[in-house]
Amino acid sequence: MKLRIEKVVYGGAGLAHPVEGEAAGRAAFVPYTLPGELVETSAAENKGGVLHAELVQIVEASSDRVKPKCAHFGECGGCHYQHANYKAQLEIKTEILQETLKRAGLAELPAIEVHAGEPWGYRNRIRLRVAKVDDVLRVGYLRRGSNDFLPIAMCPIAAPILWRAAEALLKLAETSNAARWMEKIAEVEFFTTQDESALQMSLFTQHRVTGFDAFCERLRELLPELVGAGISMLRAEGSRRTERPRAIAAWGAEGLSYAAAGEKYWVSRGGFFQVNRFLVDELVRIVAAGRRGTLAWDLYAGVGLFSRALKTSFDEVVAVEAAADDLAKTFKGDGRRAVAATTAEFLRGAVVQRERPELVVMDPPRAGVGAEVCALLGRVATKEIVYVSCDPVTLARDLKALVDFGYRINELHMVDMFPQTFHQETVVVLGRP
Ligand SMILES: C[S@@+](CC[C@H](N)C(=O)[O-])C[C@H]1O[C@@H](n2cnc3c(N)ncnc32)[C@H](O)[C@@H]1O
Repeated sequence: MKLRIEKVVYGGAGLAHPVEGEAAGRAAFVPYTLPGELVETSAAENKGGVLHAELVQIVEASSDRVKPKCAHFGECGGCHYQHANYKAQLEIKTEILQETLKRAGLAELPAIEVHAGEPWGYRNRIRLRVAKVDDVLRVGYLRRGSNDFLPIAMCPIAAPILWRAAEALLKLAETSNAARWMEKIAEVEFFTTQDESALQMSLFTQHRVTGFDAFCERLRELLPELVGAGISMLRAEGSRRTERPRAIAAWGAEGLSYAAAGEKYWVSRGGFFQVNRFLVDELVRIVAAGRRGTLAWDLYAGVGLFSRALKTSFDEVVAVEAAADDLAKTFKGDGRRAVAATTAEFLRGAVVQRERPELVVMDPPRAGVGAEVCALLGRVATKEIVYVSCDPVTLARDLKALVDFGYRINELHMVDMFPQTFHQETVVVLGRP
């Protein structure tokens, strides 16, 4: 099938409408294509009324097309845009954001400000599968669109130390006296600081482990930045995703002290921290700079990334987090309150108490904040909301609800926390007219 690509949609594929044959007029999606390109594709597969085709040949290439940097691009499920130059990636994401908001019924939007950093080597965390291929232990990701193991030899979006760590782990496993259980590791996660000076490792297995301390000491000889490691039982298939994996052994420090935005954050092993080591400071600046007052709420606070920055200019900051172990240890003292609760639980109470902050910051997971939280924020009627989102679709749904409750969109920022992938971070500033 020959197709002219009209635009790229959220998820990373190009969209086209075949002009002839049975498929004429239907929407067809083709990964790894760019706007304006004429491409030859495989026969399209019909999934739920939508056509999905694979790129076979580029007949007319976009001037934005570049050679992908990674040897695994196309096979690996992690990256979607390495075939586009970085400027084009930013344009695609900005257009997707604009269109998603408009489609949700949001009109008269302000111009989108774009914030970008280094497009390579930016990830401070990677999680790899571990498996034997031809009797050799390898690390890898999932093959695109499947659950199959794809062994990899590089990951250029990861901070260099993370890949060096993966190689050191495999090297240790190769030595004749390496721990037997090492061969049965299913997954490994590495997390590093902004400057790559310290590293944490989390291993996941379904088997018994002995001699973990000695193993980690030997790994540290190859990898001096390693400050701590843990090993947990991998969740059994079918168990609830919310269950935390059970720790079975640990060595060294329990977390990392991560320097960002002029502060130091304690991130325990496996805990959440923003993944782009080059853009955290910019994100904090967009959210907190120039805002001041008596009371601010930081909802979905994590380790308190925004709470700490807000504390420099607000008399009181309330940080609300469902998994608040790290936050409770570090966000305390005069004018700082860490609340271990879901955002909805906290807001229900605050509405009854008639609490009214001047600023609400909220940075929910991909699912967004949802209808109840929007309705409660409608009742709180705060002067300003800063909404940080990693999913434009749920963001658009929530923004429409907030606008219907009387808020107005004053600023839109696209912060490219995930270059080479279709993922995008948005910061929206809302106010009341
Ligand atoms: C995207 S992270 C943001 C963390 C933080 N703002 C930061 O930048 O580091 C979302 C956080 O929301 C927390 N969370 C998830 N569901 C929640 C809920 N219903 N109420 C409160 N916090 C929740 C998660 O534990 C996670 O720490």
